[in-house]
Amino acid sequence: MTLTELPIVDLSLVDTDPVAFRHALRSATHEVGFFYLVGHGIDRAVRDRLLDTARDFFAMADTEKFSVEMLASPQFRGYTRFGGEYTQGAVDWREQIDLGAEYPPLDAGEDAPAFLRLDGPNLWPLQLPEFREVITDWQQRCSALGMTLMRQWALSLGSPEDVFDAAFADRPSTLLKLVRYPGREEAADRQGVGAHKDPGVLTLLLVEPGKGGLQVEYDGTWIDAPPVEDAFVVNIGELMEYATDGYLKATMHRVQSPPAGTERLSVPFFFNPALSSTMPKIALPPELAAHAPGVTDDPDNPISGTFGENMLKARLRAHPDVAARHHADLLD
Ligand SMILES: O=C(O)CCC(=O)C(=O)O
Ligand SMILES: [Fe+2]
Repeated sequence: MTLTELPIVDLSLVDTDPVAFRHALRSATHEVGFFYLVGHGIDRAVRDRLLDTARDFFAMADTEKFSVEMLASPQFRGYTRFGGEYTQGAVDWREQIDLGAEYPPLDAGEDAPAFLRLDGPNLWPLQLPEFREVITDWQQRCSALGMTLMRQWALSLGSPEDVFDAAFADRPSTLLKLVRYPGREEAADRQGVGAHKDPGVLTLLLVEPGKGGLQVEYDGTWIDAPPVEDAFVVNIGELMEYATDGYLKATMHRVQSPPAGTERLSVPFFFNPALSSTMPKIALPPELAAHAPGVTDDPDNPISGTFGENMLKARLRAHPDVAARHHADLLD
């Protein structure tokens, strides 16, 4: 099959034609692993407030951004300056702030798994009085949307609607990034963020209107995935592939830097279960199981069913300076 653009899935169909909706959702994530989600009910004013907040953050002086720098956070929260982040060993050309769910650390004693170190506080830029409220509001909206999609996937795969609920019920590990990709000369290396699969379950990506650069791998080629008005770009991560024995696909994607003199903002929201939860393995009906190839076996990147293990591994790789400062004991 050739594909020139990502499929579009309309969430408003859930109420009017749920069978058609679930079919569209399942086939988009079985075939491609990526789709545009429209009909999600989050209006433009809310979206624009978030993008304005992102612009305000990146417009702050470097010294102000450095006051919330991730290097100060063992939990990998906060601001990463250009050149601080790596994908597949190569440097990404973007600046960003990571804001996660905030829970008090669990006191699990001496045998606590290392991934519990990811629990803890964000670094909030206090210079922007509305920042925290705007971000928290977006996190809540995206979490609700994420849970709706998880239940629809469950049904579409022949499972009870609540099969994923327990993993997300207590301390779900949501993570939101505000990201800015600066423009670069055509001749320069174009890695905004290098090719990767998302390590978790589900990603809801908002891209600044009109800004291209996202590319999604399909059948060995890169497909451009420019933003569609009023749509999220949605993709599944490695844990959803794991849960479905490969029936749903975690797909490689990357962002190419925008042209010189421009910039591109995006806000990926990663919807993930509790750190210590294990994603349930779905018992697929035979007609679907026949098309489940098994989980992609990459010896450099083994998938664990426990979310926290995947997440910690991904964080240590992406942020070697934070890893070296706070987690040297975990590095080999
Ligand atoms: O900025 C984007 O459009 C995508 C970013 C992305 O894939 C990621 O942060 O995992
Ligand atoms: Fe990604």
